[in-house]
Amino acid sequence: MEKLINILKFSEEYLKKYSFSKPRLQAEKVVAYVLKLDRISLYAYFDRDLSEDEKVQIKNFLKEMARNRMDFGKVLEKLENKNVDEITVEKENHKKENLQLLKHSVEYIEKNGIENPKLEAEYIFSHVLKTNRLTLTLDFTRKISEEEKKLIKEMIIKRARDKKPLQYILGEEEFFGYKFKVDERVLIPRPETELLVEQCIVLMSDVKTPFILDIGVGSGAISVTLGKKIPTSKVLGVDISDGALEVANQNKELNNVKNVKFIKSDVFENVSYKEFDMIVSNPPYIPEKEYKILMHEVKKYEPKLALTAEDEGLYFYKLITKKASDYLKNGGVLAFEVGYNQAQKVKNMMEDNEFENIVIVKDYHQIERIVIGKKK
Ligand SMILES: C[S@@+](CC[C@H](N)C(=O)[O-])C[C@H]1O[C@@H](n2cnc3c(N)ncnc32)[C@H](O)[C@@H]1O
Repeated sequence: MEKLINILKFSEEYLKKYSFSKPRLQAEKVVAYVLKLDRISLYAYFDRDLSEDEKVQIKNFLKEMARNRMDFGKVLEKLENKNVDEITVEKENHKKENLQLLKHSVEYIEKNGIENPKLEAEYIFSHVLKTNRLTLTLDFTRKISEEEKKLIKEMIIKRARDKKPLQYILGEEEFFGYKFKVDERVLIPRPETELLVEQCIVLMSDVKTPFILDIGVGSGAISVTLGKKIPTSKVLGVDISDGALEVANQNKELNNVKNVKFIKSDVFENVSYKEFDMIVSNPPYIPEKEYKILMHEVKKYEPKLALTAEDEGLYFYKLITKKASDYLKNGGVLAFEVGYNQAQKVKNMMEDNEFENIVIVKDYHQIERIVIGKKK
């Protein structure tokens, strides 16, 4: 895989070698043309990986320029069999048509009662067109193919009419700046959980080679992020769901982490190591009676196994708190994400089970969300 920035440099050098005037500008035009982007918006994509096919197209275009001693505009006219004026008019027409398509999509989403319809439509368009949401309309000067239109339409309908969460439609979510694949086998990682991970990173900053256990990995968001952010750590992630473990392993690959391992286990059942520096968990914590009144799109699409717990949502906290000491070193950390109104109860459980220095951290909505304690 080659990054866009490197291909751009290569193109500029190539054109310099053949004594083209303004080689940088011409290189930008070639790369933007092949990638169907606006030249100005190239700067938002410097990190983008180019496919083999895109690289070949760029190189062929450059060769054509060099062979004929023609600048970008002339080669484009030759390739498209149109003059510059015709190409400009065509681009303007594409832009008008695409803006119209976006407007109709926003209206359709809005009509179906989804919040932030413009943002949601922009995410879908930029995903399908492989552009950055912020430069989407700049890149509208290209034709949206029939195939792309069909895909956009299907996604807009799934979001607006079927109320499917956007993350499941796009198949991805960002967590702590990393990309995670998500589908209906795993919970969509939430921003609150980033707070939990932040705390874990700080707590492990003094430990040379932290051994960490993550219970209930789901997409692998916590494990993979800790593995990335603490490269000296060894992270073991467990989940009872085969589907979740598959997704977590995909995310391990996607984010290229080597110090994370996932195994199937009902909580501690298959965990044999007993010297962890930290146990972290965002377990299912929604009481059954609250589940019934959750938003339709959560109940319909997110896995119930990831959401609900018996004992008024406290089942996993009780179980983990009771057994955690057997799996932690002395002074080891137990860190939980908890549901609404559960923090004090979890704190009490930890106090009753050999934990001290218990701290509760609030989330962005001032809800007590994280409970952390140390094994005595
Ligand atoms: C709330 S989700 C958390 C997912 C992920 N850690 C996150 O924060 O986005 C809870 C996870 O616990 C898993 N789980 C449920 N029961 C379990 C059990 N008995 N043992 C291990 N994992 C379990 C579910 O499959 C789900 O993936």
